[in-house]
Amino acid sequence: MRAGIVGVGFMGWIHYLAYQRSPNAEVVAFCSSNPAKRAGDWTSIQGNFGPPGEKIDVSSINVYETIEGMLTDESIDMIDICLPPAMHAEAIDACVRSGKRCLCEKPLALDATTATRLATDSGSGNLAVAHILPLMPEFKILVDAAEDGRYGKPTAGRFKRTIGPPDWIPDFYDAAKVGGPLVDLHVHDAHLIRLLFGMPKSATTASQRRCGVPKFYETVFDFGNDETVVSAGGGVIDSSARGFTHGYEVSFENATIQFEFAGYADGSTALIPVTIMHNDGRVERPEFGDGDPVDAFVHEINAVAKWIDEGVVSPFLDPRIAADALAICEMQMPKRDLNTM
Ligand SMILES: NC(=O)C1=CN([C@@H]2O[C@H](COP(=O)(O)OP(=O)(O)OC[C@H]3O[C@@H](n4cnc5c(N)ncnc54)[C@H](OP(=O)(O)O)[C@@H]3O)[C@@H](O)[C@H]2O)C=CC1
Ligand SMILES: O=C1CO[C@H](CO)[C@@H](O)[C@@H]1O
Repeated sequence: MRAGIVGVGFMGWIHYLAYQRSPNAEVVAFCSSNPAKRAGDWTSIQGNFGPPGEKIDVSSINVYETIEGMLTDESIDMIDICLPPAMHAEAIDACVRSGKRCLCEKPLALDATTATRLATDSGSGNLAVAHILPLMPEFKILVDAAEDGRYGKPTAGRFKRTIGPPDWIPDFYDAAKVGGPLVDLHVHDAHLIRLLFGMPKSATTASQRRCGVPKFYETVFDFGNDETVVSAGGGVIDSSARGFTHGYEVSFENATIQFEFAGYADGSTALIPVTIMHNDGRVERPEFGDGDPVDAFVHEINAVAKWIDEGVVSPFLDPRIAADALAICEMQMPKRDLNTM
């Protein structure tokens, strides 16, 4: 698969590294509004995982200043949109109009209505959304187990995803630009919950807000039956000592799986490795390699290459599921203010 990257920022760089490592894909073009990046100097890129940006060899890559040039570039099979969320819809629409298939970073859009429109207007098999959790080994085990039934049906889940102040993301709490922690951060768990348990009927959420959007929240979902018990919490805490935490405890009929990772500002980490507690009392801890975060993106790019070759989008890349994830975020309107900031 020959890809063209739009937007050389943190995710553009991580995707670029994944293409380098994938046997099934290559970057043949990119567009950047930044002249230094167009000349191959990607050292200004900042992110919160993976290696720092480097100087890259652009001599065999078609380089553009805007997406327009890429839309008519016959050497590109698929355009990989790594722009900020508020720019996703326009870029996808441009790809669709030009008949170019595209992959879009999460969240598909800033609201579920726009996301649903994009999923519909793009037609079958032309748009995929890069939701990474189902490709991360620590989360993939849940998706695989739900699919093959190895532990029975998933019945309950508790999900957690919290960051320190995201000062590196401009306009983070602006609903028209990034959408705040629900749309930017919780959307990962919302997508996973949708894949594992289906679509909740409603949600009950307590939240603190900032700029009118939930900043820190706890939610219980209602799936319309007494068997499925799912909750999720997270958002932003005020301590910059926290880098990032995510984790879960998910029960299936015959086993419960637990995982939690935390990274702190001083570079230290804490981990509860994936632990399978079988109902018969056995404890199992599968090995998942060295935990290089770029590996999951290599799996993602391989799945995208398979889609381009075979024309079928996997459920975890499906834009309709990505739109449902945004609808799940929107269900979580606060019922009462704990602290209006
Ligand atoms: N899957 C995951 O784990 C993660 C996903 N994401 C998602 O990836 C997407 C991109 O985020 P991220 O890479 O962190 O963002 P960055 O700000 O690092 O990169 C976005 C890039 O878009 C380009 N751009 C073009 N126009 C603008 C504009 N007006 N304002 C800002 N940037 C512009 C810039 O590239 P250039 O200079 O080349 O023009 C910029 O570097 C988001 O949707 C985010 O939610 C983010 C982090 C992790
Ligand atoms: O997973 C992630 C880590 O946190 C970032 C800031 O909220 C998100 O943008 C990103 O998707």
